[in-house]
Amino acid sequence: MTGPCEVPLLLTQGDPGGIGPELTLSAWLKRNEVSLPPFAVVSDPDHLGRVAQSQGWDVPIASVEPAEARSVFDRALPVIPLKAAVSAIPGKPDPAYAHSVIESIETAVQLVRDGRAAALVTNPIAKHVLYEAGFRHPGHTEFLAALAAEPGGPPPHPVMMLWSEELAVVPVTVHIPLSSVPAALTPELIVLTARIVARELKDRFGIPHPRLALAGLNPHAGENGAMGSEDSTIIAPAIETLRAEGIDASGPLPADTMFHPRARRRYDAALAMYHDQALIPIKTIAFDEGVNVTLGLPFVRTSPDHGTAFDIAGKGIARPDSLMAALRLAARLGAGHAGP
Ligand SMILES: NC(=O)C1=CN([C@@H]2O[C@H](COP(=O)(O)OP(=O)(O)OC[C@H]3O[C@@H](n4cnc5c(N)ncnc54)[C@H](O)[C@@H]3O)[C@@H](O)[C@H]2O)C=CC1
Ligand SMILES: NCC(=O)COP(=O)(O)O
Repeated sequence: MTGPCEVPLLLTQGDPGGIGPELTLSAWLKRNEVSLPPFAVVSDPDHLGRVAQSQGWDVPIASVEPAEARSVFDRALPVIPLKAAVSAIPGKPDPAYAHSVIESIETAVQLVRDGRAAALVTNPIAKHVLYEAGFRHPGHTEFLAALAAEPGGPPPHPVMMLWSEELAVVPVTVHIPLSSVPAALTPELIVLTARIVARELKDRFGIPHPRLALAGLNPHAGENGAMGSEDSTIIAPAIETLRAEGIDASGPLPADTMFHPRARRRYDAALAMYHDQALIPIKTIAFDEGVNVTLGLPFVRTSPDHGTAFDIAGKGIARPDSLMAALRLAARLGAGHAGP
């Protein structure tokens, strides 16, 4: 009988000029100290070697096939090599490397889908750099959904959840301008999102009866319509539908009073109506431990909660805690995956 995670976790390269390379090296150096699950990274081994050297870190690097990664992990950082060489300069975003960012994600997804890796952990990408190179997805979340589509079929609806031991939050609308949020919010979108969250909290996180708290959109959840109508015309009907389906959904709650410690004990996940309504509380409470998880995919994907941090890349001060939390959560959610 095989145990959990018989195949490695796969880490993507992320933006090679951001903090992803040094976080990867740093996580490997701490693997024993904090008992990290075995992982391999899809990247350019020479680029990682140069970053390690620039930091004065002793990290042996081994180019491997996915099947070799677990046995190599104790003595070297296993790297599944990219086709093209990467010579990005830390702190310097460069669209010339967009193809390597995309190749790393595509390769890692394929390996996970083939059962040759247990789960996907993505290093941060800079969206604007990829857009300059013609990338047409808002971010990983939507790109991964497109990669998860069956041939000729529609992509699954991906749901972004930011998770920590203290708080889990889901933005119902994600990377759109604030001015577009009211038009994008519909009862159907809220219901679809909440169903996926309830199902995955149960199936993947082992919460038998998940409690969802839905935020209002407007101040004081609309103050009976005096401060906006979306709370009563869009969010409240969605909550009624969810309750009729047996989902434990409460709200619309005034967003300003639903994130303090006592309020957080009343739910397992908060559904927020837009990006910052969700991400400000979790990044305030748990910036170093927060993990971004994509729900609704046929495979497990986690990521650190932060971005590429070009301002500190190459300085050796980036904290690997959120990446390490993402590796641990991926192992937990992908446990039992025993390979092909
Ligand atoms: N999952 C992903 O791929 C994500 C990518 N991004 C991308 O990152 C780029 C930069 O975004 P920002 O808003 O500046 O956010 P950011 O998270 O990269 O940086 C915000 C601040 O936090 C600091 N910081 C971030 N991670 C840190 C770490 N591990 N240790 C110590 N300090 C850290 C940075 O130095 C900066 O001062 C954007 O292009 C965005 O698209 C942002 C969030 C997630
Ligand atoms: N603000 C969260 C974020 O940008 C993560 O996006 P994604 O790349 O995971 O879709």
